[in-house]
Amino acid sequence: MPHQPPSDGLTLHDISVRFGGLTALDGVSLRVPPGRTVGVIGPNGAGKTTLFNVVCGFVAPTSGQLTLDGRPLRPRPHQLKKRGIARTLQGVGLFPSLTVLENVLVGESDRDRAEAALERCGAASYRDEKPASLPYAIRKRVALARALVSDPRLLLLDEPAGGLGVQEIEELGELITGLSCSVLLVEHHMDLVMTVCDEILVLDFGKPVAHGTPEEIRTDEAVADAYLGAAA
Ligand SMILES: Nc1ncnc2c1ncn2[C@@H]1O[C@H](COP(=O)(O)OP(=O)(O)OP(=O)(O)O)[C@@H](O)[C@H]1O
Repeated sequence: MPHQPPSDGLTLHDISVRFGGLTALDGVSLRVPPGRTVGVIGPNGAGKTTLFNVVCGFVAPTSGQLTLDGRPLRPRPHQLKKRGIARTLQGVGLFPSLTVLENVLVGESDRDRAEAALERCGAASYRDEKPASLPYAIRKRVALARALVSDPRLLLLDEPAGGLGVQEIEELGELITGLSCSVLLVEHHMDLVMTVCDEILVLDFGKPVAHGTPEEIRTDEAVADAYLGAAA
């Protein structure tokens, strides 16, 4: 947006989170520049959701710093939009009594922008429908439109491929690839991660065990042994 300062994306510097005696994140550093998509993968319990929750302000890091566009980020969950952060939830999280358009208009009063976001996500023709009457894949598109309507600097996608078929995941991948904001993606669906991510961070028991391009991650023996091999 024209009035916003130049953006250099999200930076996590040496973030650790401890819950009592359990270390959920252990020295995680990461940069998500504008227009880039960074995936976070790892086995169950690796710390992916905790990482998201740190960026959203649901969990305070025990140590380390976050910045967004060069400014310290100490997010409060209700101030995310103000800081240019949007997220989608696992599942869809739409309001059942509101129409598709009304769902996108929650927290965004500009109707033209809401319609444009629906258009961009391929869901404009469902604007007057209630979510319950729509296929799951369309509801996911609406949820994405709701996240994109505020034109975020940073979009957090939490398992966006969950419940989608092969074709729908491909279309989702095209949508993600076309985004101009920073995207942080947590996803178990490896094809999507490998297709849309510029970089991937692999966590295991909260520790970064690998960080690189999809090709580097695909050929990393430690990752293959610990995760990809196990998932194959
Ligand atoms: N609020 C909390 N209190 C205590 N322990 C927690 C809390 N949140 C997460 N944990 C623990 O932190 C570790 C990391 O959990 P997290 O949910 O971040 O992993 P994940 O990679 O997202 O797993 P999954 O793929 O199953 O969603 C786990 O051992 C989990 O039990």
